Amino acid sequence: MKIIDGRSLAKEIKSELKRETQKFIKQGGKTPHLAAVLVGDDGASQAYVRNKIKSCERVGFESTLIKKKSTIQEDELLEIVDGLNKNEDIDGFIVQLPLPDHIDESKVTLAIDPVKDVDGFHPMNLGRMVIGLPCYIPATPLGMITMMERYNIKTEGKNVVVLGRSNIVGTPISILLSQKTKWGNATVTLCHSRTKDLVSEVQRADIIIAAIGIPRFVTSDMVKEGAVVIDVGINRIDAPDTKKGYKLVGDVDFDEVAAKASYITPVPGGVGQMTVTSLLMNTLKAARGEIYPGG
Ligand SMILES: Nc1nc(=O)c2c([nH]1)NC[C@@H]1CN(c3ccc(C(=O)N[C@@H](CCC(=O)O)C(=O)O)cc3)C=[N+]21
Repeated sequence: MKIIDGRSLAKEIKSELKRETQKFIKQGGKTPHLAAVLVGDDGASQAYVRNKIKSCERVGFESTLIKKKSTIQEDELLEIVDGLNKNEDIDGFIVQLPLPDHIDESKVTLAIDPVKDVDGFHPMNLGRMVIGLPCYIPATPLGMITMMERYNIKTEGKNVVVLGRSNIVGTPISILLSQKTKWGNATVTLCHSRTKDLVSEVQRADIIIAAIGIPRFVTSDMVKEGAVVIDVGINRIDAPDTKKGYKLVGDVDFDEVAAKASYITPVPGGVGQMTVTSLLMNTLKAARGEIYPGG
């Protein structure tokens, strides 16, 4: 069994990005600039956004954090989005999800200029992804693909089982892995709450992608000997004996599944780290005008 070390891979990719960024600036390019909008004071969202901003500094990007109270009205948030769309100094931006209940997330997502949508959540980018046009690939799926590429994990002809059908993880990763590309050509089964015999679906998998948001859902009896296990879940569970009072666990019962898997990603230090580097990759692409030349 091999642990996929997201932290060291992320470090490696960040130093590559730093070099590429310096080269781009030397050639007369502008310093890439990412903005993040954070609404409310959810602890997990704050931690993720903090990681994103800190990582920008590491690779030599500019970053702007816009923090708003959870009582912000939808129209005020839409005005912020509009301002970022028009701000020529900002190459890309994200509005951290989830948003408070009184704000329509899809309305906000649709308001983001696809050219600056480094999250890849806008239907323009998702649609372009589906038909194989240049686009921003959502950060978490891009992170998983990068991870598998760098660890030389082949997907061609493999049975992949994805658990969870969210717009930002399960659905896009299942499309990407089925495509006729160097990271695709897999046979993908997308499982969800209405799947009939989920356990036997997972048991057939050469590659398992767990993205359902249920702590330690995938247990060793569900895993075929030698399977590759990618854990997207980040769940905070109570741990009164720790300083923070909680600990992070994935959607996979790591200790028991690790014994059966050929490769497994830890939580933390796995996919989450790669999500951040993918966002930086997309931001550099935005600054270079690689996806939408001439924007
Ligand atoms: N508009 C938008 N874009 C996103 O990309 C987005 C989002 N909303 N909402 C929530 C999810 C989740 N997400 C993560 C980012 C970093 C870590 C990360 O850095 N994880 C660390 C641990 C973080 C910790 O200590 O809490 C790790 O796994 O090692 C995790 C998860 C981005 N998301």
